[in-house]
Amino acid sequence: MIPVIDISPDVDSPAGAQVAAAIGRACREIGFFQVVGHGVPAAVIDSAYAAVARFLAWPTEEKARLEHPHPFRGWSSHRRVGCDTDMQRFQACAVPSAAEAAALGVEERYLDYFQLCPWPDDVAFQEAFSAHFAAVRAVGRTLMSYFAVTLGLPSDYFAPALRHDVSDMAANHYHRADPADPADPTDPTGPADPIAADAHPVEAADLDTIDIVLPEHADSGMLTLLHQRGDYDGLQVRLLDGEVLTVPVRDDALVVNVGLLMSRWTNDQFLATRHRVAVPPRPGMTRTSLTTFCYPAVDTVIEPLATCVGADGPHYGPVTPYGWEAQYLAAQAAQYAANGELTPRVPLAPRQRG
Ligand SMILES: O=C(O)CCC(=O)C(=O)O
Ligand SMILES: [Fe+2]
Repeated sequence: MIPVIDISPDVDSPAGAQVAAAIGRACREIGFFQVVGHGVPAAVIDSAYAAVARFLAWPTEEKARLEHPHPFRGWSSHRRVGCDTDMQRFQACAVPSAAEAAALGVEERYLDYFQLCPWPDDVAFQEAFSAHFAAVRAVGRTLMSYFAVTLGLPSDYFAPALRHDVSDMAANHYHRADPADPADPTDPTGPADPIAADAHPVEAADLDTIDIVLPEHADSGMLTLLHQRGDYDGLQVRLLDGEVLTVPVRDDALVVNVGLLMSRWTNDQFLATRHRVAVPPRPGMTRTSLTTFCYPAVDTVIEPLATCVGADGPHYGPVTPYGWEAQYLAAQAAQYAANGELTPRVPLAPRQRG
């Protein structure tokens, strides 16, 4: 079972200490949990879903104007070979341009991290998306204070690193085509990914993952907070013993998972558990997730915390989000290419950094 934890107590209260202990157990044993009592108003969440639905209904050519060479920015559409389910994604960063980063005092040598985020020409979309993003990032900061406590640190330990966070937010939308429905906007035989289809014939796909639309992966950042809605429970978590758990949809909850940067920071005490999204069980079904990937400031030096290093020493050297992004993207692109898993319309082409 994925635990459900009420985070409404103050982190520095006696009840908060119990919450920190429960979060610590979940991070060390599963790497996934759900939080309730998070304080994000339902109206903020509803407005973000409404804005995303409005945007998804745009003609493909209009959305395609928001494609971006960076895989974590703008709009993209993916379909795995042999799979009748599409995934569309729109993603933006908390610091949306190099100019804004410079204004925050980010050093010149890090500015190429900040690629311009293309936004739909819909002010209400940007407002609703950004309001949800800001509210969930605040929950992320609260969770980091619980993380600090369970790691034996003062609750505000991570606060300086979170002041100019470079978190991302993605809206992910999964839709299974319904060939029997003439009004279905998806053509399952359409040319969404002709290049990848040539490069990775369906026989190359891992049969175990044929019903998976988003392949198994660990997230890159510190922690991910996800709200999910839809016709089916699509998010699946791969435990270390191989067992797969489904994360039930709960409208009052945010799903939380540990990312690889936090796993490094805790010297592998916290598990960056792999997860994936299943194809809807029936044609015509959809699912949407609003997913916030929390990162610290771009120049934060992340190395195993002294409280987490045991007799075997640190498992990792220092890394910044700046250097880490290129490493993560290269590894992910290699995984997807080797397995013929994801068929990105925009090539995954990380910039090389020294
Ligand atoms: O949409 C989901 O439920 C999961 C998305 C996800 O794992 C990701 O975007 O990293
Ligand atoms: Fe993920």
